[in-house]
Amino acid sequence: MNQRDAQRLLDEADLICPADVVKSSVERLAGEITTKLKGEFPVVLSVMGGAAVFTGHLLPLLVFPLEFGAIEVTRYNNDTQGRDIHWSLPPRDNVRGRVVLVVDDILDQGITLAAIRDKLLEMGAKHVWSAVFADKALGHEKPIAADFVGVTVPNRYVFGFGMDAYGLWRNLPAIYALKD
Ligand SMILES: O=P(O)(O)OC[C@H]1O[C@H](OP(=O)(O)OP(=O)(O)O)[C@H](O)[C@@H]1O
Ligand code: HPA
Repeated sequence: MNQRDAQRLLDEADLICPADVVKSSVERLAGEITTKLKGEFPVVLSVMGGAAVFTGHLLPLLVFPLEFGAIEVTRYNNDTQGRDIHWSLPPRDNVRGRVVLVVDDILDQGITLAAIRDKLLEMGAKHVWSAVFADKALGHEKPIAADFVGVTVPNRYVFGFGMDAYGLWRNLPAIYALKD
């Protein structure tokens, strides 16, 4: 996609969650996570690359001992339709016997987060918690529910605050939905 089309994508999109709501939601989430996990010395795993922006804002607000790491798993591959799970950076052995907090940008169908949870439990994690910035309202049950949710977004393809549209616009401070 060229620069002009990229700009049009944003110009035609609908604002779903403004930057000030994004910011206050991250702060609220940090408080909730701190209350639950401050005594657990968790391993915090950020799911690259969508969770990079959310994690960067969240982590400095979690002022308790934790071990940080990243995993990389993709299902959408810069498309708007999810396919098979591909692990490019699986979890490391340091999750064995530990409380783990998985941080991701969006819970859509829930397939990615459920696969991550299953893998971590298989690898011996003691307990797996999950924090997602956006939970998409699909109107039906998902294979997993996140423990900590920033905002609920409508059942549309959303982007910004780490989430991409065709690989673009992860850098936006607010969340938008692609034109239907
Ligand atoms: O609930 P699901 O329907 O499984 O979708 C959610 C996943 O999709 C996105 O990842 P993506 O595969 O787009 O990779 P990315 O993090 O590089 O954007 C997002 O970051 C979640 O990990
Ligand atoms: O709506 C979405 N936007 C961006 N990335 C995504 N990954 C799953 N669903 C989405």
